[in-house]
Amino acid sequence: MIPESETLLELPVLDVSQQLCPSSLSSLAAACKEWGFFQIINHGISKDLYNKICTHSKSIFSLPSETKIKLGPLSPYKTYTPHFIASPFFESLRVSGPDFTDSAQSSVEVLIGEHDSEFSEVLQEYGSKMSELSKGVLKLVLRTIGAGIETKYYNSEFKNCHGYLRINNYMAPESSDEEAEGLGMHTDMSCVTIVYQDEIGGLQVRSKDGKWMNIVPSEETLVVNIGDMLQAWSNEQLRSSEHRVVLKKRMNRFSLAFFWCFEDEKEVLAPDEVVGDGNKRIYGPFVCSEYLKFRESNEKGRFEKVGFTVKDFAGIGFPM
Ligand SMILES: O=C(O)CCC(=O)C(=O)O
Ligand SMILES: [Fe+2]
Repeated sequence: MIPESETLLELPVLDVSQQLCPSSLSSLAAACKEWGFFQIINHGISKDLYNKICTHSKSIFSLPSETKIKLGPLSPYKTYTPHFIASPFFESLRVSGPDFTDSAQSSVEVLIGEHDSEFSEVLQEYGSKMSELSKGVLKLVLRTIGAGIETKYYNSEFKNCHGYLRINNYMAPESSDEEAEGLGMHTDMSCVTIVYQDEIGGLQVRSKDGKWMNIVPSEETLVVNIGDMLQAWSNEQLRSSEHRVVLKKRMNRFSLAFFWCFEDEKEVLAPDEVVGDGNKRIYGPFVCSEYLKFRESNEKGRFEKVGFTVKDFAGIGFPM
């Protein structure tokens, strides 16, 4: 049984087509520190583009399981996560940048033996737009740490970031009388993640004192959440959000999560200036891919938080 959730959470909504005014910057800073979540509008992604991705993806997810498993965790491609890994209701397809066309095409070819050029084209358009959006959003988030942090560190630390898209398909729970968990509580391993959820809703964020709050879907709005890499790099001045997805009875759900990540070989270490004079350094240096392995080598670690956080991995004085 899923614990009760509060219905509403007032998160700042940033217009990313405008300059950020000081009051928006301070409400953004509070949200990044407190929740690791905020919302954006005027992001330049059209409804038409979502609809196309949605239609093509649904036809892929409707293929038989024996076909989809050709891209599964035991295949050389590993782009498809079947049901019963994250939850009985969840399956997903990964499309990686920077060549989203190539990534989409090779998956589709394995599945249906031919090209679906419209699918790869729309994914390339979505991937390129989301990459640009992620860079802009990341710069805004860095500005919340302090004046000059973005200008000083964006190029030296974040310019080799790369993105991938996870297309998430949630099957409606049929038998349970209550709501069911579609994706258990987790933190993302990214720097930032930008999520589109459909009108069904169900994305929830956990407060520091353990209460679950609904992120109510809104047509023009995308949700941004901060991932583990920024929590460690900022010495916890930014919070990696704990979130999950709750499904309503007999309601299918669809979402797109775009992860903007450090390059695998990147050594993550908060600069002294970011830690700040007199503050304790909370994380030791670690190589990004080592943390990904720590989470991924363990099936549970991929989607379950307990014992597999970045703090368990690299926190100073935390047992590994
Ligand atoms: O489906 C959603 O709304 C969120 C998905 C998510 O958190 C993830 O893919 O990491
Ligand atoms: Fe997530």
